[in-house]
Amino acid sequence: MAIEFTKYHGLGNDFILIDNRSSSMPVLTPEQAVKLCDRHFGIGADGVIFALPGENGTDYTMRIFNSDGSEPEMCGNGIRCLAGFLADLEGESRNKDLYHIHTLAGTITPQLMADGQVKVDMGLPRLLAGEIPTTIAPAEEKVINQPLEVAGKRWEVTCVSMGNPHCITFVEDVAAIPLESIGPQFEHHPSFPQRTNTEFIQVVRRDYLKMRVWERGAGITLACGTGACASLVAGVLTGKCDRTATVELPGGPLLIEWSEVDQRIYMTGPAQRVFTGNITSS
Ligand SMILES: N[C@@H](CCC[C@H](N)C(=O)O)C(=O)O
Repeated sequence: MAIEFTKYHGLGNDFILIDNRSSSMPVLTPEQAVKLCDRHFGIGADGVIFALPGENGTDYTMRIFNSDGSEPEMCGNGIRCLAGFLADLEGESRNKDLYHIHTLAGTITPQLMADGQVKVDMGLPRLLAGEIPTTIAPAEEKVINQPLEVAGKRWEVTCVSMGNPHCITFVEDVAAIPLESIGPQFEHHPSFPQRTNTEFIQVVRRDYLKMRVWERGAGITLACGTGACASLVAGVLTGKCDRTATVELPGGPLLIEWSEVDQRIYMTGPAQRVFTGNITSS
């Protein structure tokens, strides 16, 4: 049996999108996803995203497997790609710009904008240690500028959940961070029982941050939407940036806003279709 897929990327964070609307179970296993994400022996991607029927009154459900086969709660770049994919699937029958998507992080609402960008209501950031989760502080406390020993060095970290866990550290120069060697040590640090995504942030201006990321389950990626949102929140909590800022990632910029009105995070960025193909064996 052949399974059709479409490859999308959001600022180089790339995904294999599968039309899974006729079943509430993903048509591929995590093991198959790992093979398809392989950049030498597969299609190559940071993850596989499934568009499933909506749950809890939503339009659709998103599920995603990282390239290591683990299942994260949310994916910011991925949900923009999903919105573009759904618009393509619906074609001329599409009658809305805004989708309510059920995810493991709750309902997330991406909106297709007239200029081709996708603006996403990413919901409320979660700040308590127990919600991240991390054992750096007691469960009911926030983790802001707390010391963490990684790779023989003391880092000051701030932790934020956007449904998935993020550990943020501010540095002088993101280019000088040896991401490949220290990224895994953050990801698997015993203080993060569900592992963590890790963002290194350089504050260029109060409204302009530079970011490099080591993603849980995917390693170095060119962009991470939830990571950019979590980093802006960390920047505000530590007094380093404004509530609206551009976050420059290796794959390009995202505009992030932490609304003073409803306290929700809004992320705006692109979603780009790359090609379509068929998986005949996996
Ligand atoms: N790249 C994504 C995040 C994907 C999930 C992450 N690797 C995790 O395990 O939490 C984004 O754009 O948010």
